[in-house]
Amino acid sequence: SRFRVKVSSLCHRALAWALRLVRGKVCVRSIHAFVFSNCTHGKADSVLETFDLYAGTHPSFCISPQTAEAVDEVVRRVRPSRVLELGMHCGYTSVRLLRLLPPAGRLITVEQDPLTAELGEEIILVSGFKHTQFQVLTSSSAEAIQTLHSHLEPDKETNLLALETEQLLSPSGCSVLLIHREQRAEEIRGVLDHIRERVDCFCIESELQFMTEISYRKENTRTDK
Ligand SMILES: C[S@@+](CC[C@H](N)C(=O)[O-])C[C@H]1O[C@@H](n2cnc3c(N)ncnc32)[C@H](O)[C@@H]1O
Repeated sequence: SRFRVKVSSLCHRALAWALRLVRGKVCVRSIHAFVFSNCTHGKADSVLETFDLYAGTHPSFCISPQTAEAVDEVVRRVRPSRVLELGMHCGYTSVRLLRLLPPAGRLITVEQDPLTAELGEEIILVSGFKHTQFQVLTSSSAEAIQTLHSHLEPDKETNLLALETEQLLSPSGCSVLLIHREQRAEEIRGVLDHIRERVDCFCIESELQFMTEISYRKENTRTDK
């Protein structure tokens, strides 16, 4: 009977794993609880390591190590002082970004699910960042973009194009990272097809499996690559 219990628990775990994989859904509460209780408070690197530890046993969670490294590489190269993140989830990428910003840098991160926004914000604070360095907006990206700048028509556009319409993409140049999951590949392809037609101002700098780096420049300074 001990054998039966073991087999049934194994089946249970296999089922939970398969479900997570199929649904791509991650329980925000359990990530938050794990990170909160296992990291060293005040240390961003420890928070990231704890996230990575969790990701090791929860394959559908969070961006891959390759994508994480690619994000770091872009931030180190572009050296932004202001970053807008659309879709914060538990704050993993927010913490990655914040630790690379200059002291006066600022992150605005948007999350539409109120519980996720609350828990993600707590993780950013636990990492040692202050509200002077970041702001969490609990709303949809479309609504957030409207509040970041005046009047955006409620719309059918992608967030990227809405950012352009709202003149939130700096005409002298800025970088956009599209980080996505497999399930959204179709949607991303549509956005990229559009981007490819806009050679006057958009340029795809690099494409990884789950991340695309796009640069934007409106002024007549773009030299074709
Ligand atoms: C794949 S996760 C983002 C991962 C996160 N950037 C990270 O690296 O840890 C997507 C998140 O975006 C949020 N989200 C999805 N659609 C949104 C929208 N239209 N506006 C704001 N947040 C959205 C979801 O609630 C979810 O928490």
